Amino acid sequence: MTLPSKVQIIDVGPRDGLQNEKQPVPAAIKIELVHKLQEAGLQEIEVTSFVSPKWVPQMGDNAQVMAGIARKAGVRYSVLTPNMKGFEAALPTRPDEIVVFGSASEAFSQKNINCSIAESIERFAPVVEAALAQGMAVRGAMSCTVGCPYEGDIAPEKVAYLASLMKEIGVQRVDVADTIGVGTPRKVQAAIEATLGYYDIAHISGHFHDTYGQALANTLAAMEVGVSNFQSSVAGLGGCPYAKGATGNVATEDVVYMLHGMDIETGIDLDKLVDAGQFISEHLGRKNQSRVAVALLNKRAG
Ligand SMILES: CC(C)(COP(=O)([O-])OP(=O)([O-])OC[C@H]1O[C@@H](n2cnc3c(N)ncnc32)[C@H](O)[C@@H]1OP(=O)([O-])[O-])[C@@H](O)C(=O)NCCC(=O)NCCSC(=O)C[C@@](C)(O)CC(=O)[O-]
Repeated sequence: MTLPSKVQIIDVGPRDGLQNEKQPVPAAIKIELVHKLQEAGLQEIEVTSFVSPKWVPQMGDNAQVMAGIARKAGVRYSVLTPNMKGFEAALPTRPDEIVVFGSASEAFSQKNINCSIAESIERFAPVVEAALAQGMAVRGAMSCTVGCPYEGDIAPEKVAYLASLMKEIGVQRVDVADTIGVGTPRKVQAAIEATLGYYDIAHISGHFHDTYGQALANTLAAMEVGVSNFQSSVAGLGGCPYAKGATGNVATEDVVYMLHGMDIETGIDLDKLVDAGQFISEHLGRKNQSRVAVALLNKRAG
């Protein structure tokens, strides 16, 4: 088993993490969180989404948040854009990368973005074309690649089908997402292997929610098949508004601790990352969901 010597992490906390919060989170707090993440060494941050504020009110301050960030050289700032309306709103905010987000499950596609998989691809195609013409990078999030809250188990063939559609419209890299955290290592590997029919391993990332406590095991399993790019959420923030009961992404702190313990480089300063997670947890008045952060904070407190 050869594991990667270096792993790239995209922190999706400001977007995937905060989109589900019931209480309004001020733009200034979101901006401060992004600043703390970049200070901790994150080179990729998913900042916000340009979706309908009627569907996801928490992301209604998208342009304000993007405008408030003091950008750090070398950091890639990404935003979600489900359609041309979202892309046009995002364009003046100069994201480095846009993310179109589809689903391997028909039912989840309907609930999340109000259209079928085929219709979603029709909506994404002009977004991808416009983004590439602007010199932006394009990522495709593939939800429910292992299980769906409405359809149950998802077969790898459905993942392969979605990956083929993403490839056809020019999406450069894709996320294999376990949206509701039901995946176990072999199932996650099967979803990645299905994607490999269309994308090179360097262009596939793992996005694991930790609902069933499997996300670190799934991260390791994904590394075993060659994945070296992961999405995680500082302090384990989050969940998806259209995947009831799903908890947050695996905590970035937990992933970084595991990787550093295996001598795998991330470029991230774990202490600063813990401070970022504690900052947002305290703001939300919530216990930090990262086991590693809690352990390190207890150790600090002596
Ligand atoms: C996709 C839509 C917009 C379709 O929504 P729709 O209602 O089908 O769209 P529509 O084109 O019929 O337009 C309806 C209204 O929405 C407006 N509208 C239309 N588009 C936009 C836009 N981009 N920005 C702002 N407003 C928009 C549009 O202008 C119109 O306004 P009205 O005339 O009623 O005042 C809607 O379903 C939506 O916003 N859904 C939210 C999806 C979402 O954000 N989900 C969470 C993120 S995905 C996720 O978390 C999973 C992921 C990525 O993390 C990976 C994983 O773990 O699986």
